[in-house]
This record gives sequence, C-alpha cells and structure tokens, in this order.
Amino acid sequence: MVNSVVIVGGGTAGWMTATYLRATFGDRLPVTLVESADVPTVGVGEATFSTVRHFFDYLGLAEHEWMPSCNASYKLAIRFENWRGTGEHFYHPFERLRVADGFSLADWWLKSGGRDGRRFDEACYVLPALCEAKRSPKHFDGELFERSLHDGGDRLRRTTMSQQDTQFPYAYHFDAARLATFLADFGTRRGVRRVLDDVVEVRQDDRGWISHLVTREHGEIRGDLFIDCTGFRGLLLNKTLGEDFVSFQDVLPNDRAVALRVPTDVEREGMAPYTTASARDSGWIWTIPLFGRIGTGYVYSSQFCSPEEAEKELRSFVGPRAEGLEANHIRMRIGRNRRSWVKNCVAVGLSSGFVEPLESTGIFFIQHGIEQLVKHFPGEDWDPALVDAYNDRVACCLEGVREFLTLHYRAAARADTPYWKAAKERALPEGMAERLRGWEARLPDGGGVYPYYHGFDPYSYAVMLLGLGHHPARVHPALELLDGAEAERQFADVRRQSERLVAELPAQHAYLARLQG
Ligand SMILES: Cc1cc2nc3c(=O)[nH]c(=O)nc-3n(C[C@H](O)[C@H](O)[C@H](O)COP(=O)(O)OP(=O)(O)OC[C@H]3O[C@@H](n4cnc5c(N)ncnc54)[C@H](O)[C@@H]3O)c2cc1C
Ligand SMILES: N[C@@H](Cc1c[nH]c2cc(Cl)ccc12)C(=O)O
Repeated sequence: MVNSVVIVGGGTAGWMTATYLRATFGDRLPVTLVESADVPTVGVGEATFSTVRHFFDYLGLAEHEWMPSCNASYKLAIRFENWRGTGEHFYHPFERLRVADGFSLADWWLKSGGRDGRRFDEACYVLPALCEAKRSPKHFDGELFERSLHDGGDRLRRTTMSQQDTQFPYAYHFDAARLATFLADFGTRRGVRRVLDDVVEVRQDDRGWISHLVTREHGEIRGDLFIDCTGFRGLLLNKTLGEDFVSFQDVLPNDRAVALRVPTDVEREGMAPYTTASARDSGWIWTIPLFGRIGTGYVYSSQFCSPEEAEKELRSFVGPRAEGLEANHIRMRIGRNRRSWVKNCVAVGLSSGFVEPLESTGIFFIQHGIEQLVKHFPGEDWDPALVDAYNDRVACCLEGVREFLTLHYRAAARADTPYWKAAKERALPEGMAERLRGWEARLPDGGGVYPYYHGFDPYSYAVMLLGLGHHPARVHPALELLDGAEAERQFADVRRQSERLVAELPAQHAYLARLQG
C-alpha cells in the first residue's frame, strides 16, 4: 500500500496535486507538501482550458468561492491576431461546429466562398460576437447564456476531463500566485501538511527508489510516493533519478519569454473575455485580462531575438503603462520526460513536460497528470503495467499538443521575417505530414487528427486551418450535390442568437464586479 505522499514544490502543480489527492482519498492518505520560501515559482500560467472546472468541481468549490480571491475572469476563446497578415484576427472559441446534413458549418462556409465577407468564425459560431462585445457568459442571476450548453452546472459530478464528451463554453483566467495561495489555504485546512523549507538532498535506497528528503530546517521527510513539482528544475525525477528529457525544440523553437503585470481600471476600460495571442516578428505576445490587471508576455525564440530586444518589443506593445514595471524573464524547457513516472517518483507540472503557452496547456497537463495518477494509483506491488500505462498517456498527451501547436506555425500564412520563414521549413513531428496532406483535401471532423487523447477535438484543428489560411483549396465535392437549405437555416440561427445574446448578457466587468461583492 502507498501510505503517504510527499510533494516537493508549492507552485500551481504542487497545490493542485495536494488538494486533488486530499479530495480523492481524504484522511486515508496523508499528504505532505514541502515548498521553499526562497526558490520562486515561475510566476505565470494564467489562462486555462474549459475542463479546469472539473478540478474546482472535484474540490467542491463554486465560482463565487474562488474566483474573487484569484482576480479571475472568463475566457470564451483565444483571439489570434496578425497570424495570417497584419490587422487580421479570428477566434478559437470553446464551441464545437454545428452540423448540417452531416457536414460542419465550416465546410458549408467554404462552399459559400466566404459568406459575403463574414469571417468563418463569425458566421459559424456564437462566441466571437460575445467576445467582440466583451460580454459575460452568464446572466446576473448566474444562469449560463445558453441552457442547452449547460451540462450540470455547479452540481458535484467528479468527472475527469477525458470523460467529458460535450464542449463547455468557457474557461478562466486567474492570477497564478493568488491561486496557489488560495489552494494552499484550502489544502492545509483540509489536512495537507505544509512544510516551508528547502529540500537540500534527496536520498535513495539500495534499489535507487527515493527513501527520504533532507530539508534545511525540518530534518528528514519520509514517504512512499514522491511527487516532483519543482518546476523546470526537475529536482527529483531528472536531477536525482537521472531520467532523460526529450526536447521538442526541433519542431517548437520558442524557448524564452518575458512577462509584465500591467494594472488596469476594469470599470473604465471594460474586460475582454478572451486571451489574445498577437503574432510578432520573432514569436507572439499573450494578453490575459484579469480583474484589475493584465498579464502579458512575449514568447520568442532565442535563435531569432535577444532578451533585451524582446523586452523592448513587449514594452512598446503595452505602451506608456509599461513604464516602471518590472519584467520577468523566463527560460522555458520545451519537451517532456522520457517517462514522467520512474520508480516511486511522479513528476507533475513543468517538471514533467511543457510546450510553449500558445494554447494555454500548462495547467491542463497538470490536471491530466493528477487525474491519471488517481486512475493508475499504485498498490503494494507497484504494478509496472500501471506505471507504463500512465507514462504512455502522459507522453501521448504532450505529443498531441506538440502536433497541434506545430500546426499553428506551419499553417500561419505569415512568412515575412526570418522567424516566420523558418517556421515553414522546419521538421514536422512523425505522422503529421500525412495528416496535413489529408487536411488539404478536407477539413478534419470526427477523425483524422492525432489519435490519442490530448485535449483538442478535431474542430480546434479545423478552426486553426481556416483562421490561419491553410484550408482546403476546393469545396467538398459532396456539398455540390447537397441541398444547402439546412445549412442556411443554421447560419441564420447563429446570427440571430449572437445578436440576441449580445443584447441580453451583461458586460463581463459588471458581472465580475458583482461577484467580487
Ligand atoms: C511563459 C509561460 C507562460 C505560461 N502560461 C500558461 C498559461 O497561460 N496557461 C497555463 O495553463 N499554463 C501556462 N504556463 C505553465 C504554468 O506556468 C505552469 O504549468 C504552472 O505554473 C505550474 O508550475 P509548477 O508548479 O510546475 O512550477 P513552479 O511554479 O516553478 O513551482 C516550483 C516550486 O518548486 C519549489 N521548489 C523548487 N526547488 C525546491 C527545493 N529544492 N526545495 C523546496 N521547494 C523547491 C519552488 O519553491 C516552487 O514552489 C506558462 C508557463 C510559462 C513558462
Ligand atoms: N477540450 C479542451 C480544449 C479546447 C477546446 N476548445 C478550446 C479553445 C481554446 Cl481557446 C483552448 C482550448 C480548447 C477544452 O474544452 O478546454
């Protein structure tokens, strides 16, 4: 039996893991978390997947209980700016494509040759209109904008992400440091033992398994299962157990970021309910609106841009408000461990693997890692079949996302700087070239994408192909033989629904101001 768990690291990964394990096993499994008062957390990681609500749901937390403390806001989409050409944008929304006569509205949009100049995302989806109008996805009474999309609300269900088969229409932005503080408080009140100290040594037994940690002031800490949440350092898995790290840098070259925290006046400026990813000469800039400030950062490749140039670029993007703000420069380790679980040590979070934050997957990987850990939880014999299955799932999840992100650069019509030119010539992950050829003939729908669970549905691929300008050159032949009346009805429905919702829903800042109380 695993009788105790010891987590090293008190960032988002450490505290999400500690609280999730307590919520799952309660007092039957003691959890200790050791975090350093001196080694800082990475300090970023503010945009999420819609499925993160299963995590809060699992902990029994409703939005009003955690969102105000974390300055959280809603995210209905990612807005991509300038990836196709200067001044162009489109949204990747948390909304599946509607279907008419067996074909998605995106196929029908291609057939119509662009529907009188309406972008595909405006024509096929409701959420882009709510984004442009800066609307909240909920009415003041807390009711979700579309009842039919509401899959159970705040009722506790304890489903995991990979078991969800609907698309929930929004995710969250939050302040990462505040979330860690909130979860630390929540966790310690529910029995997580918190040790504020530095781990100075990790000791192994004769088999090479971790026996205990040595801390600066609290002596030895023993446990059965050790979770490495030490961030890019990988103190337990890489430094102690020597597990190899497989770099993704050959296909995803962005290896640095510089971030700023910009105060805002939400009442005067309003709040966009989306993350923005703006393409720049050697990378892209994120803009994440929180309640009271904006988190922003330039993600770039050190092959093409120096940290000084990147900071200058970011400051000029932000404008006068950037003056006097301190920049946080970050080196990113892009890739995954060959295995995230070795012997009695499991790495979760940045210590397990990471790809650049373009589709906000960092916290998703954490949640996936801990959900799968519970599903593969070891017994007395530490069955290698469970460990192998866990490692396969984690590896496939990261590799699927690697492919989805590679698509962003390969499909982007932009090729005007050395950085964007090189993106068109770089190697592709195995199997992707063939899939890409398939998408040149027809948009992905039920299948045709990376085949293992990695969080993204085929519709996300279709959105990126259309938005970035890499869609099939000809209309699907079957559509020439179909009556388009049903598709017309659906396009009209999207338009009517968008107009009605923009008129009915409150502004996001007004909704959140009430939630703040
Ligand atoms: C530029 C950038 C942008 C990102 N944006 C997003 C985003 O928008 N959305 C998203 O989902 N994810 C994002 N991420 C990922 C996200 O930041 C991380 O997944 C998340 O913060 C988890 O970090 P962590 O807890 O693994 O590591 P860290 O935050 O680095 O925490 C490491 C912890 O280990 C402790 N520690 C280290 N060594 C020791 C020691 N010897 N003894 C004791 N304690 C120790 C530290 O004190 C700290 O508490 C982004 C990442 C980067 C780099
Ligand atoms: N199924 C995941 C992934 C996802 C689906 N659509 C989007 C849109 C954006 Cl902007 C990010 C992520 C996603 C989820 O529901 O979050």
